[in-house]
Amino acid sequence: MTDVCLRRPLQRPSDAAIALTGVGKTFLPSGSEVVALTDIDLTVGDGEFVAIVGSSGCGKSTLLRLIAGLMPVSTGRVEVKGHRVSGPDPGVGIVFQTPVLLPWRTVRRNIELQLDVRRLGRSQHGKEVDRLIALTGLAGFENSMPYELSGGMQQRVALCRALIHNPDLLLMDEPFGALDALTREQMNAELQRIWMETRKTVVFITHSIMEAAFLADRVVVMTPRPGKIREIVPIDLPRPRTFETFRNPVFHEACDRIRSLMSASGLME
Ligand SMILES: Nc1ncnc2c1ncn2[C@@H]1O[C@H](COP(=O)(O)OP(=O)(O)OP(=O)(O)O)[C@@H](O)[C@H]1O
Repeated sequence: MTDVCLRRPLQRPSDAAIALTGVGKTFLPSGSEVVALTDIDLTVGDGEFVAIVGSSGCGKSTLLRLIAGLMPVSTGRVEVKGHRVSGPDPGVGIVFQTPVLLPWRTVRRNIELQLDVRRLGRSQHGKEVDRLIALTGLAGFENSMPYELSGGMQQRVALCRALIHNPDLLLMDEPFGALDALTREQMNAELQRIWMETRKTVVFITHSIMEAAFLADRVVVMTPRPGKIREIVPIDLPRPRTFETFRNPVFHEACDRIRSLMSASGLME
């Protein structure tokens, strides 16, 4: 395979795909304050793949929801493509931890749900549905019902559904956490292939240090709650990353750095 280096210079906040400035989020469940995030400054370049790691409850999902416009910030500012986020943006695709498919719809109709919700014609996008189904290895299962699919296949359907409207930005919240190790590796390889083909901006949450280092251009390590950015680790490895990557000393150094940052934060006792 050819080594294609996709390293790019970091962009200024003004021309970044995502720019978070002084972002904080505080919840008030039953009157008591929970500070989930504080002082988050982060820019993500156009077409960049950024992974976020941190302990359970440090605010990763909250951060993703703020970027997606699914909830308002308590402090600071979130911008996507130079526009302040004030609600859900049609140019964003989201994949959650569980695939959340409609059990009465076939694979194809679950993917088309995104088109229905956005009032985009199914017939105009038929070829794109076919292309994504082929790209994610679901060919032959178009008419299967969700209960007939494995967990990995269901997550592939969710990935197709997040991509069908061709979003510029893909937000993924621990999408492969429930999969077995082998399926997870396959999904990582597929995601990398899709990303290299489409060059979407991706923000990817994971609990796996190796998954983060394998997929991302940069890995954001967060502190325990209230979540702050502890350090951003650049992953200076060529693409496509393959099984050989796991033997690369640069990969091991990056994983060690992320691990030591997490240990120093008391995340890995
Ligand atoms: N809607 C909400 N109402 C009240 N508190 C919330 C809400 N959403 C999140 N929290 C709190 O904010 C903190 C961060 O939660 P969040 O789900 O973002 O963490 P996380 O890092 O994604 O965790 P995990 O890795 O376990 O998924 C937690 O203490 C959680 O209880």
